[in-house]
Amino acid sequence: MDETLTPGARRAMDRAASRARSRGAAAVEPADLLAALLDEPESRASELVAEYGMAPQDVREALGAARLDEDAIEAAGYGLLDEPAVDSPRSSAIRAVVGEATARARADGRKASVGTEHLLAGLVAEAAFVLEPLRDAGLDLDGLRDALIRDEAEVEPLPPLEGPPLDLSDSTRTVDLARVLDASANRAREGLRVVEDYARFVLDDPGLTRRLKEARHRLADALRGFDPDLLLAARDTREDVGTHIMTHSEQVRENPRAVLAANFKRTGEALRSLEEYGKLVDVWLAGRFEVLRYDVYTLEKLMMTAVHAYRSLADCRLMVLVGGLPTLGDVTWIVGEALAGGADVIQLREKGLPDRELLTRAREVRILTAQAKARFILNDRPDLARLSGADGVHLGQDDVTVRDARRIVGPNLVIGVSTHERAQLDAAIVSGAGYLGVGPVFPSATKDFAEPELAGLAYVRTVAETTNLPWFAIGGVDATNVDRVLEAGASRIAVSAAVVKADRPRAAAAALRAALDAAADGR
Ligand SMILES: Cc1ncc(COP(=O)(O)OP(=O)(O)O)c(N)n1
Ligand SMILES: Cc1ncsc1CCOP(=O)(O)O
Ligand SMILES: [Mg+2]
Repeated sequence: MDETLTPGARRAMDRAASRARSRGAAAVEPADLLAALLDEPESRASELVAEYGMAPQDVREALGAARLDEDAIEAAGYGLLDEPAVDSPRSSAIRAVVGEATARARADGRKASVGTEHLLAGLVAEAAFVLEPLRDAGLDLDGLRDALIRDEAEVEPLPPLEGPPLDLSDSTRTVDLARVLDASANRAREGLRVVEDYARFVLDDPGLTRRLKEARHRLADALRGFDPDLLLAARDTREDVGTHIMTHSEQVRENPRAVLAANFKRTGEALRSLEEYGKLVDVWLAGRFEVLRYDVYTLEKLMMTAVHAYRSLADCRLMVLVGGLPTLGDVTWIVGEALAGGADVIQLREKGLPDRELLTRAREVRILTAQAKARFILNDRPDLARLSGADGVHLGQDDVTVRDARRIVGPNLVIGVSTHERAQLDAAIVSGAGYLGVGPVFPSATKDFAEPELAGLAYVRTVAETTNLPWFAIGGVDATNVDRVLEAGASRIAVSAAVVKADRPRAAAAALRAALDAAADGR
């Protein structure tokens, strides 16, 4: 890593790495950094958070993060200061946070090093979800955001560029450069707007829309590094030879997805152009377009995953989990009943079967679901999901990661991820999950949870406000409580006992299906 950290920021990064290691995580995550930043009450980040309504000790309580027990961590073999965090693996989210912090430090004085306030600004800009729990506990998050990340309209223009590169009176070559930059800036702005419209109006997804809007604002911020008057003066659209050249592929778009793909491509290309030609103006400024380009690639992946997931699960509402049954015949019967009652996804969840037997059952369920035009998800096992021709695989927080599962299942299978809290939700979305398990909502007869592990209806409401990726409320859902789950914002449920252990599974599935359909009709 090449960012220059102030001593306070370095200590925070080190503590974040220690926190990540002590909880057994493979990489440092934004939540580690937030807790680490606020471990030191005299840091600028802590002062800022205090200014906006929260004392550091209240923050720790709200985050559920104890003060870092440095002795315990060292005793466990994770030296705090002898293993600097800069060498620790960082998640893509934390890299984005540090990238943003670096850009902000530079914006403050270009050569200034990254301080704790910049890291906090990076978190607010790139991983605001980790601060959300603090809002309920009294933090004026919007005020803090405004203070750290000034709004597009309020951002002061960067100081005028030194030297002559964009002085139009200087030479025709600089006019040409300004024309390139102006055209690329417009392309990037327009491309981002088109993809934002897709997230907003086609996917109806608040989380993706917010991320794209933030990217658009960061683009506007970076473009202030060029003098807008110079770019405008250089614009000569009528004489632009390129405006008359239109290829067939530019004129034809097969469907909205093709519009999306083309505009992501266009945005990436325009950012590359800004970056390359920007180097002739200011290397640091060029770096900001590079960071943005990587962000856009990530967003493209998230959007395309979401589009794929919507397509494969859009109409699915009732997932029934089957498993733990004595014979293949029992599985065949219960799956048939669930499908006849209106289940449109069957998840095979077997915990103790030998692999060969599990694969046989998975193949049987694949055939039955295909006949009923329903989806088939296999729990826990990407390898057998692929071999059985399943539509997807479901992974919990302790199962293999989405990234590793994707290596096994290839590009087409949907990967679902269990989430029990907001941080897991955000991480699952960023990891490329195609759908989400949301729960446990109520105590379950199928899987044991201690009372504090229940995510409850409050979490269902949070998810409903956050994402439009397909998600299934799960855990103890049955005919007696399904209406409360639907009122909390769910439109899909995953159940086991309510169907599998019912006296009349088909009727039980049909009753749940009717409740889901009625709620969908009423929306
Ligand atoms: C739709 C759905 N949501 C959550 C789960 C639970 O997955 P996991 O946490 O991995 O637990 P097990 O099911 O493996 O015991 C699920 N299976 N499906
Ligand atoms: C696997 C799992 N994960 C969270 S709750 C649950 C069990 C769902 O079954 P039931 O509907 O019987 O509670
Ligand atoms: Mg699992």
